[in-house]
Amino acid sequence: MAQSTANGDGAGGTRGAPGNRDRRIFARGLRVLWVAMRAEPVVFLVAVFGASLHAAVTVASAEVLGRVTDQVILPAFQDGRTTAGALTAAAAALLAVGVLKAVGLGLRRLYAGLMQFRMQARYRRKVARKYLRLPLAWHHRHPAGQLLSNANADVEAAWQPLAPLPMVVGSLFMLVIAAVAMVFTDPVLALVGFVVFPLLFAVNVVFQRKAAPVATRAQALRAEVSEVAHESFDGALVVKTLGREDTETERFTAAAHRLRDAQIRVGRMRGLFDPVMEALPNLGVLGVLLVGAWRLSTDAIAVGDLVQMSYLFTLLALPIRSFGWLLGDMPRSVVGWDRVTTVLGADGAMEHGRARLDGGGGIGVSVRGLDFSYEDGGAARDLADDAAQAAATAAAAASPGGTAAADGARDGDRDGRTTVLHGVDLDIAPGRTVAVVGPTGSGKSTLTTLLMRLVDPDTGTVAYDGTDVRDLAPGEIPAAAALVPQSTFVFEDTVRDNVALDTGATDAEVWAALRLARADSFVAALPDGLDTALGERGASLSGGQRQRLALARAVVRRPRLLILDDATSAVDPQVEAQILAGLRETDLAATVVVVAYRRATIELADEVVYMEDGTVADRGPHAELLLRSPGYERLVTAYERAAEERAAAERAAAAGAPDQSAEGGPAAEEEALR
Ligand SMILES: Nc1ncnc2c1ncn2[C@@H]1O[C@H](COP(=O)(O)OP(=O)(O)OP(=O)(O)O)[C@@H](O)[C@H]1O
Repeated sequence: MAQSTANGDGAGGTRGAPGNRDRRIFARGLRVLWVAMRAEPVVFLVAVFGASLHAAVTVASAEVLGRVTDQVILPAFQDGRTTAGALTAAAAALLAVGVLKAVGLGLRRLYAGLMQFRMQARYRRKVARKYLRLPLAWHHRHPAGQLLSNANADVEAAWQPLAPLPMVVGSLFMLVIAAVAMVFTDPVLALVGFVVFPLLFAVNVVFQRKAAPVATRAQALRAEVSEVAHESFDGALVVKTLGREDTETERFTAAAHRLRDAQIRVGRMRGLFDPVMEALPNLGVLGVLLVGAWRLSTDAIAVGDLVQMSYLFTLLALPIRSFGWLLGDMPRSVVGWDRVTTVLGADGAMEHGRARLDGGGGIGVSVRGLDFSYEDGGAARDLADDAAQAAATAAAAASPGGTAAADGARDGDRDGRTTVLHGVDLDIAPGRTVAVVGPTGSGKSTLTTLLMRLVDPDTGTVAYDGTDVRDLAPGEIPAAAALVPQSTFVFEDTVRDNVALDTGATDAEVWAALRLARADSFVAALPDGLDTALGERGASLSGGQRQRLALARAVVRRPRLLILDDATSAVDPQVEAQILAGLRETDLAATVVVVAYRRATIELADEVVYMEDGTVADRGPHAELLLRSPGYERLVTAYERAAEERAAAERAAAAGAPDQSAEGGPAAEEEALR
């Protein structure tokens, strides 16, 4: 179920007094910013130059306005005289100030954005590259939602402070020159500034401290809402079939209400804070005017000085707020950065050797003393699998002994891990076709991932042609072996690219693979043949068509070892048998390991490996196992009965009789067995 990613929940677990904690976060936030400054020094310096130019010209604009008041406007009012030269000079000065301010602002905004988005892109690439390098065992421990949030929300949060950073640097510069300008203009009026600006700053800090946790919570809740929505849409089939529409709607409503309340709290705080921040500089201006009027009456300052000072007050309010933006972004940035660096620093990448696989034809596989355990509380399962799991669980609960079978391979907890394969030994001669058969949860899929070296065993070895797979050079296994998993994935691309991927296979080779996978006729019937674009996850195809496409994708690589993990379950039994028979007849001569559930498929194999509770309970030709292994006999007979019942139900449905399968009879029984 959806879990709140709580993106950047405040201090991210930092303990201690609030003051210390804030200082620590600030120091760590600065270190994160330093990483970006080192990575993009030129872009950062241009942004800071723009910000400083804007800052200097802003202060200068107040000076220019003061002088224009004294030298052009006042004489015009007092004596009614003004010269064209003075007016032109005033206009030119104001124009120059305006243009320079615009240039500074443009440079600052452009380059701050450039820095922020470049850093985001760089770290998204790094994280995505790392994901692809990390082994499946690591992915088992990290749910997809978390990976998405690391690559997206966390990267964005980490670099969020880069947006206000140049402005903050420019504002610091502006404050210093403004303070100097004020003191030089009139030290007494400057005192008003020294009261008002620190006050503005303090209000800002107080607001950020109070608002940051509320805003962070709203951010986490936003992630929660999208996760709940994503889960409901993705699991639409489960939601509808189990009649969970109302429950899901309630779950979504509750999350949406939590988000609404958090947003309202943020809004309320802003509602209080914004007027205060608006009012303070204006009160400052009022103070300046009051004190200034007195200073004017004593001839201590000129009218221009007063105009300059009050203008400075209104100008400085916004830059001071930029400190608040930076401080407000820092806690989230630190948390985002921690999460991103945790991914980047994750180890567990598989070690490889240098050995190569020579020769052609099928690979001989030998497995010795294989033990494998999963970490408890591993990754959230794929929703498609969950759908099957939910149906199977419901059916298993209804069938005596079903639950026991489902938990077959599990071996109580051991150091937070559950052993699912124990001492598996297996020899598969080159070019042989072996069917792996066993009750649900007996470890068949796990075995296939070990055969492909998607994970490494706790103990024991898997060897290809006598070479331990851990000694093989990187890329050797994908070049020699192909796995077609239970749930197929279709890219949002053309049929050709979905099959060929990056193999550079010619159209003729793609067609040959499609023929072997019995996918050629449906592809030929598609509007644009190989060029037909397939929708997201191949939504425009049926389950069986998707599976055949995935099979063609494996076959086009001409693997020497082909592993099919229930890869043709959605394909018609006759077609499945044709595919397997075809695979045996081609010049591929591949070794084929097929996790099978149908008797017709099992019978096509040279040999059957029967698994129970994570071990190889028996192995041999199908006919022999039927005679000597009661568990095997029961399972295969049950498969057969379920298949027959389903065929009968289909025939009845075709003849217009009521659909029994709707009651969950044969279909549910088959699910229970699987
Ligand atoms: N990623 C995982 N994390 C934790 N446990 C897992 C994981 N994948 C599988 N398991 C557990 O390992 C055991 C063996 O699962 P596996 O999928 O290998 O069985 P199977 O024989 O292929 O089952 P099925 O026929 O239902 O596909 C099961 O108890 C399962 O719950």
